[in-house]
Amino acid sequence: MLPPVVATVQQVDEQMSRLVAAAKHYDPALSQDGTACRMRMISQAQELIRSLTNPADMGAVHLAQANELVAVRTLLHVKAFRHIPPDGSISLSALSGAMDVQEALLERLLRMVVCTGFLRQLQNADYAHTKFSLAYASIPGPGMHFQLIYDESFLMIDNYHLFLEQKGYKETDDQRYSPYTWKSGQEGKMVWEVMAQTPERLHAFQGGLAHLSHTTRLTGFYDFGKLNTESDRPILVDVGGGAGHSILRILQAHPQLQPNKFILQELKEPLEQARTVLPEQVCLMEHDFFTQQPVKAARAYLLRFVMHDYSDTVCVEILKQIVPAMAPDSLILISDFCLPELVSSTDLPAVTMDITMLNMGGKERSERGLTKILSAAGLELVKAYHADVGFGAIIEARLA
Ligand SMILES: C[S@@+](CC[C@H](N)C(=O)[O-])C[C@H]1O[C@@H](n2cnc3c(N)ncnc32)[C@H](O)[C@@H]1O
Repeated sequence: MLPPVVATVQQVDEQMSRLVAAAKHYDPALSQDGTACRMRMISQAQELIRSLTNPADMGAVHLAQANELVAVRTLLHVKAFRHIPPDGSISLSALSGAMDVQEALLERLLRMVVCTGFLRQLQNADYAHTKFSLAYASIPGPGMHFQLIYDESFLMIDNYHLFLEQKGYKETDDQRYSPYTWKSGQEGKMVWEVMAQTPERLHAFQGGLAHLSHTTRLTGFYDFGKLNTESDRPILVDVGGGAGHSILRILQAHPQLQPNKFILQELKEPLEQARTVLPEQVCLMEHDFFTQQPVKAARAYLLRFVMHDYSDTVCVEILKQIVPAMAPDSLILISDFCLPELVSSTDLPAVTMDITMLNMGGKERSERGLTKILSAAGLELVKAYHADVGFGAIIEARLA
């Protein structure tokens, strides 16, 4: 039976009781930032909001969400949040003057974000930060992450239905023919190539990726210490390892592991940045992961946020380049989001990332999805390790 259009008093009562019960376990100091108990409370509060929302209002709810995005993106572009004092307030005319944006236009954009609770308006009509707008004023920060997803994904996939109508209703197998390259009018090129045509976009994209990588757990739930090797056998090759932050985090969490047994493999440009990040004993190696893996018999090959960039077919190609280099006890470690079979509101960040990747021909996978690509490459999933706090997973695989 369908639930009533608007919640009954009894339902509201029950949901309030569940919310109060969740609040009893709320402790922001619990396990780092209390992610689990916060998520439980948010989820209960959202259930209450949903039950009180009339389906007739849903269109307005969705449009408000979309329009908030437009307003935030525009305000980021004119650096509005950076012109609001961190611990004071500013009048409309002062803010308008500081940015050379027409007052009437600015007021309309600010209204939108005040109504959603992103920004505050005081009794005297001045504007002041909330914790959200203040965070968006900092660089790097979540505002850059939002900007990246908005520019490089949302704007490219907003008419996805038309793309599918033309191309057929199936996942994209080749990023050169993805919604991203289609919308850019540059089908046949790699996504990175298209992005690199506008250096500011590439810069924002890299900044956003760094935010994603930094805020997703890597250590603390997987024992990298067990990968230690005798003699000079390589411990870990970070394939497509970016600027080297993953290796740095592993070395910091496991000081017994020797940096000279770590290898960062990347394309030329990110490698140059890595030298400023990593201890000099770490080996930096230029390597294209579509070619044969040159480091033989490493204890582990790490692929962090690499598999999620590509379709199943391409992932299998990348994995197959590593397989011939592996020793019988070598491991492949895939560090991506790992979606559960049954999703709930707590999986929203990972599922949002999946739609972002869909746009570029990539994919977030479940254990089932990862097992599929691993076995097609001659590998088998040993175990999936999940971060106990926040997001992060490591999927351990070996030769089948
Ligand atoms: C999503 S980023 C992940 C970076 C890093 N592993 C992390 O977690 O921050 C993907 C990385 O793959 C690198 N990459 C792309 N194509 C590559 C290729 N053909 N060979 C090697 N690296 C590549 C990019 O330079 C980029 O740093």
